[in-house]
Amino acid sequence: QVLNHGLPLEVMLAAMAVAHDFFRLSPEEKAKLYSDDPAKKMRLSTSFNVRKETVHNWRDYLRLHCHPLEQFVPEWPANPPPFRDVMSTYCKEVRQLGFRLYAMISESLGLEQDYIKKVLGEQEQHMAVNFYPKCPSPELTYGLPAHTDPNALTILMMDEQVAGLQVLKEGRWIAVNPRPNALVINLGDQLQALSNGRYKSVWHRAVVNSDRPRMSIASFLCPCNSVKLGPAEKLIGEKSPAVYRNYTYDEYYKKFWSRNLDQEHCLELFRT
Ligand SMILES: O=C(O)CCC(=O)C(=O)O
Ligand SMILES: [Fe+2]
Repeated sequence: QVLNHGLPLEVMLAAMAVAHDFFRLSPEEKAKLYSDDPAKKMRLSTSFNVRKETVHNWRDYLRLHCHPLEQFVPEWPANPPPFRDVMSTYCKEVRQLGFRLYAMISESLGLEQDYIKKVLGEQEQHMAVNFYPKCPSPELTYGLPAHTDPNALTILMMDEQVAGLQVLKEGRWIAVNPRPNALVINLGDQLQALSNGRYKSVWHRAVVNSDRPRMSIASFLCPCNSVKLGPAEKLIGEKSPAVYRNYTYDEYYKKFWSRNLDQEHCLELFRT
């Protein structure tokens, strides 16, 4: 959870407000956007991957592609009317924050400051606006079961009022208590691979509760589909052999969506 991240507070509050307005639309209006096809670039869906899973999760989510904005915004929901403008502004800010973090993470690994940004190529950016309604039996399900994010870096804005995110630390699930104006930064599978395992892609999950609905807005920075991924050359040596093989994000992403969320770490399938 980070503070002083440089994202303007009014941009964050506006995004959260318009997300709430979106999920308050009538079921008929929302049904027009429903799809369970992961290949669709704009869709409202439910659970995680309803085509694959046998146990469903207590979540509705709006998934959007966000880069380049000019290409995707015209497909975004036209209602509520401020949705496109507000979310576009939020996406641009998040992208810049992501690039600032890449520079710091690169440096921390002893790599050139622009290494990560360059090596991931012209990056896609996706967004999941997650809405977890009140759940009558929260002990029977999750909002999202344990998973690691398949992309490079995730910037998560949480509901300030309602907790629900948990992260796995030393074998125990720790609840994240949302701090006002903070953002959660999750390193994804691609940074674990790029750092040859020095950074870990964190296991996390969302629980639901019977008192109050919860919202979270996850922004995913994703490598360009065609670039070569895997450990940075500079981090491979005699004493630290490559832990993962090279692959493309296209290959990785297909594998990720072909499985259930809470199986073994998808990256395990890409070990050398
Ligand atoms: O709702 C949350 O706090 C977690 C969301 C999440 O992990 C995701 O969308 O990948
Ligand atoms: Fe996640």
